[in-house]
Amino acid sequence: MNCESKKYRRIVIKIGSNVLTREDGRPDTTRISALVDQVAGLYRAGVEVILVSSGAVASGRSILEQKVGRIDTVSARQLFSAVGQVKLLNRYYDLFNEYGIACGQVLTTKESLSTRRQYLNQRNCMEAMLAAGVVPIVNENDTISVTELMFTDNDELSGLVAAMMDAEALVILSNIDGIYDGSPADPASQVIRRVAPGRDLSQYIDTARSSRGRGGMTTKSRISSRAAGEGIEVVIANGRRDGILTDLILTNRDVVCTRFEAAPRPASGVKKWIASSEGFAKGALRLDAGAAAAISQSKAASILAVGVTAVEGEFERDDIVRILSPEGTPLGVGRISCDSATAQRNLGRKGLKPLIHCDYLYLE
Ligand SMILES: Nc1ncnc2c1ncn2[C@@H]1O[C@H](COP(=O)(O)OP(=O)(O)O)[C@@H](O)[C@H]1O
Ligand SMILES: N[C@@H](CCC(=O)OP(=O)(O)O)C(=O)O
Repeated sequence: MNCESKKYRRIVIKIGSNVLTREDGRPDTTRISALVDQVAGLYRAGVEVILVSSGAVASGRSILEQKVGRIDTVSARQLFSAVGQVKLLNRYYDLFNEYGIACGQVLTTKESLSTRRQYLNQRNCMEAMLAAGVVPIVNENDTISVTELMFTDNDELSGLVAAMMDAEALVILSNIDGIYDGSPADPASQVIRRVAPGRDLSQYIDTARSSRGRGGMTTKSRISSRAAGEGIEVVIANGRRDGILTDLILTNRDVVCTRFEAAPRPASGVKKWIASSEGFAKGALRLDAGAAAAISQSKAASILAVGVTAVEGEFERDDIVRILSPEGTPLGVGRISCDSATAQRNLGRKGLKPLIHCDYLYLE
């Protein structure tokens, strides 16, 4: 990240459960402490840092596992996170306090980012914290986020936070040096050092997940590509390496990591939100060939009723809908200007205001 020794104004650092937890499941207090030392160094160097920290469930499990009897998986996650998050944040609080730095907890859910107003509320909260010199420590609210309401994992959350907060860089710390071009267990595999915008790494990733985390390398790679496409430089690095954050961000040391180069043109704030709201799409518009070609060729093209052949699902005005090609391939998402009944009524008609204005259209 810092081969050019450039200084970042604002970065998001995501710390995975595997970094914060020892092999036996207990919190790795030495590692947490070392990471806080480095974040304090960045803070003093004038870099605004937002932490996205996993580890609540693992922390709670280490306290309670022996004490609770048989319990279902969802309840266990809720229980462990409720207890573990307190312990985790207490630890962060004490460690930052040694440097005279205040930190604060931001617990969120996927749904809390689903409407523009809630999204702006979240952003405003973190802007206020940063303006007051407080380090936000974000985690999913695992006590109430269950099943389909959950983020894939905190990698997904960190990508959304980085886009929402206009961060210049996102550092994802895991227990591995980066994405390997083969099985990480194979000595012949090497870390992929640079990833150009749009390059697909899925062929290299072993979809098996780790024992403590949720999404694994698949989500990291997908989220990193997306964030890089939004103009955010992304680095996947090993959080267990001593001095990793200092090396990546403050010094010139060439540390092993996978770096996703940022695409040159950052998307607008509204488009970032629309892109991040994909999971909330309430329905879909299927385009004819002419409309599909128009939006792929021009960034200023809106979606007009005359170019839509079908309206799928039920939605309200301002909901997010998916855009489909004539064959049903997803092309992107957008904010719809009317409800589904009106869209249905107007199908194929000319001279109406766009169903989705180009400013509210995000193409993949
Ligand atoms: N090609 C690959 N390169 C690196 N790691 C991989 C690859 N394929 C699968 N993995 C696995 O992904 C794991 C990291 O993801 P995850 O367990 O979710 O980490 P975290 O808890 O830090 O979020 C690694 O420990 C590794 O076993
Ligand atoms: N919110 C959960 C973390 C879930 C998660 O995404 O974990 P990880 O894949 O290790 O980043 C927790 O705090 O335990």
